[in-house]
Amino acid sequence: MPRTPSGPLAHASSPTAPASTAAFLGLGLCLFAACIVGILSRPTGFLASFWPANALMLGLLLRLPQLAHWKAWAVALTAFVLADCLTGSELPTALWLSVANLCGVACGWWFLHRLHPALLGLRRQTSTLYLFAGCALAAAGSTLVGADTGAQLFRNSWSQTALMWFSTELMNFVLIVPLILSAPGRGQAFWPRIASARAALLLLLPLLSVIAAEYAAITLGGPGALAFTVPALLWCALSYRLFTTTLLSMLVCTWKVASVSMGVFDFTPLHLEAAVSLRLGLTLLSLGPLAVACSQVARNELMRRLDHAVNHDFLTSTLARGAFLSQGQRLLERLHRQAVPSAVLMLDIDHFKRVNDLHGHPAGDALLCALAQTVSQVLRPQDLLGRMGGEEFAVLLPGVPAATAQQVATRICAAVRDQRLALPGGAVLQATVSIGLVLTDGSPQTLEGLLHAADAALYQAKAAGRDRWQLNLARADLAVNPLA
Ligand SMILES: Nc1nc2c(ncn2[C@@H]2O[C@H](COP(=O)(O)OP(=O)(O)OP(=O)(O)O)[C@@H](O)[C@H]2O)c(=O)[nH]1
Repeated sequence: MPRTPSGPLAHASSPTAPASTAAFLGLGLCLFAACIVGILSRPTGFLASFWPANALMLGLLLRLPQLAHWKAWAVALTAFVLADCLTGSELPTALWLSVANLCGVACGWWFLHRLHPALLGLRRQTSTLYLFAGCALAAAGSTLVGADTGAQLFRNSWSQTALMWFSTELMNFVLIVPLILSAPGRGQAFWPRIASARAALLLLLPLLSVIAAEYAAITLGGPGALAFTVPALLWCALSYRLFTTTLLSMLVCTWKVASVSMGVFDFTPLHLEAAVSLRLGLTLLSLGPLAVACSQVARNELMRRLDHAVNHDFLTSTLARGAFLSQGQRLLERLHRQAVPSAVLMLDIDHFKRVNDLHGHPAGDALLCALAQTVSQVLRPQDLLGRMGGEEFAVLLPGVPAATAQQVATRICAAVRDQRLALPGGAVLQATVSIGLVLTDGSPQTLEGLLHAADAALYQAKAAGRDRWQLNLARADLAVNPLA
């Protein structure tokens, strides 16, 4: 690991603006605290059995790319050396160990930071494999640079020190980096919304099964008991968020390593190679639930995209005809049960054929998108907007009295009239829209019937000169203070 920022740090000067000085200082403080935790876990005469600082730094650099700057490496080196020196290490030793640690972080960062964001964000089925490769590279990088110092310091053979160093580092990276990568961001909820006590109990079951499996493992004992929690963790991976699964995996794995060394299990590794093997085995076992959790995330994302593709118009992203009809009908039935009034609008762009003929089909498509955007800006989140075909859109306004529905129709006409669409060739499009409006008083109606009535009113609006709305006269008794 070079002392000055070069190699991987050249990539750190990424297009994203570097973080503030306060952020680098915060990073330094976090790393210093993590080093102290690691040093406290260091048995006399040997390497630390838990060293979270390297994995913490790698995770933060990957999660917050604006931290990937030479300042971060300088701050980290200072924090690592300071923590070692303040706890009794000599400066040359502290420097060598710190450089070895940062060399491992640099190797992992070099490999992982160039992955596709979805792959790195654990949203692909193969994410676990790539993450494991990056963690193994990071562990190997720091082992190669640091094992010699460890061997000299603690008077163990190079191979024994390297094995211990590698297994500890791999465990730290594999358990901590996914935790940081999957941590909920700003505005994202930590816990799922729980609708009822029964739902809460169902949600607790996978967690309870982890505790039960751990109890069975301690009771039965033996080396095989170390894998008893795997099915329960797989259940957690299928039931919980990715972050919860990574957190549980980390806790279970850390507990197992600690419980073996505390003698909770009747299985005790007799020599260093057995201890290394145990640590590597536990680390690799935790990859199973992580892989399942990543597959769940990938599957859910795919389902969301599929659902969007099926239910939304590919051009304007408004509801597709079928989705508008089914969602609208369900909404109408609910409104009917509550005896709440509502309104249906049928919109049609005026002389749209001319736009296609004069400016071409792509300009027509752009106008359709712009219109959908303009109309949705006038609507409330609970209103439904769907494209019924061609240049025809429909709107369902739930829970609005007649006067409000007429105001909305007026606002849509004005917003479309005021909208200007600049075309790539320099021309500017201005469009108008005609609207047919039908009101319901909450009595039973089918959406198809209301759309038919709105369509009839739309024809009248077109015939009356366009750029206006027309109330369906069959239901005009419901209107108050018509504004047309
Ligand atoms: N660009 C584009 N054009 C479409 C799309 N779907 C339908 N159209 C065109 O929309 C035009 C509709 O024309 P008409 O039904 O004659 O209506 P209009 O010209 O708007 O006239 P009025 O409705 O009477 O004001 C046709 O030229 C269709 O080809 C689409 O997805 N993209």
